[in-house]
Amino acid sequence: MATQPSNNLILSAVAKNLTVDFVGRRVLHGVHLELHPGQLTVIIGRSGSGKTTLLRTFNRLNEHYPACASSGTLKLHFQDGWQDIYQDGINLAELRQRVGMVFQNPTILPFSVEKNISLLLKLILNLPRSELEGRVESALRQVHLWSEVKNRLRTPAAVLSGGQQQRLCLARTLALEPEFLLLDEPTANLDFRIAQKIEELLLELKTRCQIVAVSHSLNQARRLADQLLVLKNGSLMSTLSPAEFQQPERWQDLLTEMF
Ligand SMILES: Nc1ncnc2c1ncn2[C@@H]1O[C@H](COP(=O)(O)OP(=O)(O)OP(=O)(O)O)[C@@H](O)[C@H]1O
Repeated sequence: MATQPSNNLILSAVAKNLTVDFVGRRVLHGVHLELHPGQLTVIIGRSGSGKTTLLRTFNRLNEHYPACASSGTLKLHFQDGWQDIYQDGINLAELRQRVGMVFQNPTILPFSVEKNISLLLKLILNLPRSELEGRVESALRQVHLWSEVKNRLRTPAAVLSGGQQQRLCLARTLALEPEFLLLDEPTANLDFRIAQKIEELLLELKTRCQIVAVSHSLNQARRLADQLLVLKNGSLMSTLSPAEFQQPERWQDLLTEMF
């Protein structure tokens, strides 16, 4: 799946002129951006500004919707080299395994807690039965869910609470060991204590996979981001480093511009 490696080794993703239309209406306007290895990027902006749409460009999920048209280029640096993910002939199933996504609303499968994770490990990674149990436990421990579900692994996942389902979805994605991780409001359904633990997990994970997260919490964005992308009406208004967005006056300007 890899193309020729780029000379630019300090980047892990480069987007040029990314544009997305839904039913003839432009919702993302020519976005240019760069991601850097080991840096967690957070996208912020008003509701409807195009945050989720931008996130979905990284695994070409917008095209899943009817009457969606995307253009521009997006090159991602995978372990085996650079890949222009909008070129023809890309294997989308493989792309979406390497670029994992956790959605704003939990998308559990109609199976048990355990099978929500093990099924994909079997189907996608072709893991033998002997490895499944350990992988399931490890993924559930990472997201601090193991102690809550270890005695009901065979229970339908649908009976878990919203916050537990959210962590199960994250565990399922992490179990597949993605190289890029897209998170849409990763802590929206979680109580403060668990949200804090998930934030700690993300800070640890960012050295192992490239994370891009959407957040509605400006405080969370300030805590997590190594790079902040500010969207307004589908355009990338600012790309800020911590040195910029941690300054109180710059932050105030930003809030005024955004809202
Ligand atoms: N599948 C789709 N079909 C048609 N329009 C869509 C689709 N997905 C998004 N849009 C439109 O694109 C625009 C941006 O939506 P998007 O979900 O990316 O915004 P957002 O910033 O993530 O919003 P929120 O913060 O409310 O989740 C909206 O006007 C939305 O109605």
